Amino acid sequence: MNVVEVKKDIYSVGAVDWNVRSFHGYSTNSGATYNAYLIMDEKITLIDTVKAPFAKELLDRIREIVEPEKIDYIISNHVEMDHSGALPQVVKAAPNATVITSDPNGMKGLSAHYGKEIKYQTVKAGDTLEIGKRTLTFVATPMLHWPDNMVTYCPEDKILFSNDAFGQHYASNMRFDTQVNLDDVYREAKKYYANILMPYGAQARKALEIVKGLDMEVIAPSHGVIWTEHIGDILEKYEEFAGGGTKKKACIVYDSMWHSTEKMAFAVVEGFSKAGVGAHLYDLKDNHISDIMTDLLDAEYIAVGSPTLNSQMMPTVAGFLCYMKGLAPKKRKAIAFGSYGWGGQSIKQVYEALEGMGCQMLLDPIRQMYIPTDEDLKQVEETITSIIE
Ligand SMILES: Cc1cc2nc3c(=O)[nH]c(=O)nc-3n(C[C@H](O)[C@H](O)[C@H](O)COP(=O)(O)O)c2cc1C
Repeated sequence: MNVVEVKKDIYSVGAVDWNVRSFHGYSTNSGATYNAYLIMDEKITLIDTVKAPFAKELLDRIREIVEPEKIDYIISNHVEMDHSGALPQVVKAAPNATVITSDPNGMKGLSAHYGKEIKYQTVKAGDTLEIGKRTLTFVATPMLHWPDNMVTYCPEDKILFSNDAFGQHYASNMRFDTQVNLDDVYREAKKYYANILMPYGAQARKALEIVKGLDMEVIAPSHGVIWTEHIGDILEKYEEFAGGGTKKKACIVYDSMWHSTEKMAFAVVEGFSKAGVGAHLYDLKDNHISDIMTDLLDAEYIAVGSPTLNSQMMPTVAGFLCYMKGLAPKKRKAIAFGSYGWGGQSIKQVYEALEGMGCQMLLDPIRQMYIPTDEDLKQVEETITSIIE
């Protein structure tokens, strides 16, 4: 990533992680960036750092502008290591710097990660920091997505350093929304929301109200591209994501050892098709759970199928349901199905897992002993079509 001037005397100095394909288990097929911003004012201020392995890159980029030892403040908007991992190395290179973090959770988090010896200063919502021509204001965004989260606003430049909010795991040598394929970026922004922020819709809606009240020419997130000309569009998308509304579409998710449950999954898709409802089929052997959740973010229906394996559902299905439960999508209409040999416990387990996360179960579990005949499959198809309103 080149050093790029975002606004006069404000530079993007972060790093591109082109090859990362798993970000704590979330599949990052488009890579990622860890954005950090340097403000050259009377008090030189760095906003966030990068993942630890990119510390040298960050410091080298800072050196293109100023010697790191001249940095006065390092603002840590979020404790998580993709933004703070380089902190120990940056603090070493900038021994006079004070690390600004939220009170109390930023302080708790940073000191647990990096010790208490660093020079910290805590801030609360609404606190300001004079750095010369600019006065930075801190806006608390707790649980978006950790308790410590905050964002930093600079009214003089009308720039919001939004940390994880409005970010996307999207590697690019271009820094601005005007320079990239926006469809790709919006897809990654949706994936980011679905997999990181979905459980915190209420907090996201509250934060959006505050953010919308700010006069903004630039939103500079800590991942992906910087929003300039499409601020209205990304805010609108976030309203949609956080609103929790669904579209008439279905996600059919399954695993299968010998294809019987798979045949049922295809019949479920046909049932939705005949009812005029779009459906996507996801074999858990071939699809990543983080991609499925992106589709499920705004899907009205979910159907989950598993054969019985040693009295259990398939581990892949259990993994998906565990992940889905954590992300807590609200009020999906759900169906459980699967093939079995003798006990058939898996289908009830899937049903109970979906019901347990608040799904509206549309049907009793659809159970198939061993291999479904054409007649059985037709029956599944017709049953699905008949229950779609
Ligand atoms: C290793 C193994 C263990 C199984 N354990 C059970 C079981 O505990 N209870 C049961 O009802 N069926 C059990 N079955 C039977 C399968 O559930 C049955 O073959 C089913 O039709 C497989 O569906 P699939 O083709 O979608 O994989 C087992 C099958 C295998 C291969």
